[in-house]
Amino acid sequence: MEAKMAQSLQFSTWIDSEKMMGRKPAGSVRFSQRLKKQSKLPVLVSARVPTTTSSNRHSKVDLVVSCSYKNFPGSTLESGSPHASVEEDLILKNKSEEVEPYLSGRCIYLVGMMGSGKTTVGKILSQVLGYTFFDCDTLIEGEVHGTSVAEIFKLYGEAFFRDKETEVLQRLSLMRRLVVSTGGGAVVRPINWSYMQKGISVWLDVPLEALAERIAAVGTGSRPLLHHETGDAYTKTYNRLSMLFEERSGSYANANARVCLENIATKLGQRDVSDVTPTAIAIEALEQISIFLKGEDGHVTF
Ligand SMILES: Nc1ncnc2c1ncn2[C@@H]1O[C@H](COP(=O)(O)OP(=O)(O)OP(=O)(O)O)[C@@H](O)[C@H]1O
Ligand SMILES: O=C(O)C1=C[C@@H](O)[C@@H](O)[C@H](O)C1
Repeated sequence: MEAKMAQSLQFSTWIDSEKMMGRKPAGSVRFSQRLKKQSKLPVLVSARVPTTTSSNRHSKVDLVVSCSYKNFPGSTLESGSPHASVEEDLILKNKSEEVEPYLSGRCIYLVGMMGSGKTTVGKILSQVLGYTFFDCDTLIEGEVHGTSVAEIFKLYGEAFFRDKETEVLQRLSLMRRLVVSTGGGAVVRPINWSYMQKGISVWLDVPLEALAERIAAVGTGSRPLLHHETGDAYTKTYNRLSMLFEERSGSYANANARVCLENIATKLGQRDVSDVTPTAIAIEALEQISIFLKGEDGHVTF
């Protein structure tokens, strides 16, 4: 009887793109025209090699290889989000190297409605900028002995949660080189802006339909402000989000930079904002930050 074992390998290497282009084996890696111009491509190769111990030494061995850019954030994407292309990863890396020196260590505060991707995009930005990522909701949960946001609302009420949120933002404002995912409602208290103004604030502006789809897909369990509507998951989420957005849109617009998903989709020729990858959003965030920095200090050139 055959005994099967699987051996996992992982190593980083350089691929010679010219040699790769020449061959067309089944399952070959395809490169875009832009990448074909680069002679060497840094990649992380992960392979799972099932090894078969049998008397037949020539039996077929399956090899599954996946490649992603070394130190690039593709592997940190949350499930459910569309994945970035290698080309997008390269653009992100170049853009971050261009913008990072002009940030002078200032923190980036991501603001936006719940589900707008502050955590997903924030992790990508922090990784590519070499910044530390913090999620305000998670910090508040830690302050209240690991109690979830939903439980904090239930046990102590929203005002208690909002006070904790302000305390957390005040503490973060004393630090440098952070990307902060703020809570969806952090923008309503003017005092919170006084802390966020120490850094650069970026509004992730996502159409309500896309937000409702994302949230309905994972459920509203962790989002207490969405608990009280009736109807199917999408409709009740959409209705409540619409009310909250009406109250808050003016506050989100206070941010230094706005990242509009509809604009990105138009730029990229995508019909549906759901096809815009978190990496493309991170690139646009850096672009909008650079526009803000240029406006702030007229002579900055990139
Ligand atoms: N660009 C995207 N396309 C599709 N889905 C996405 C995208 N960005 C994030 N998501 C998904 O949407 C959901 C919410 O994302 P995320 O947690 O990053 O948002 P958030 O703004 O931090 O939310 P909250 O403020 O409620 O914590 C997650 O399930 C995530 O995988
Ligand atoms: O939009 C909001 O008011 C909230 C968003 C979440 O991030 C949490 O901060 C909390 O559920 C409240």
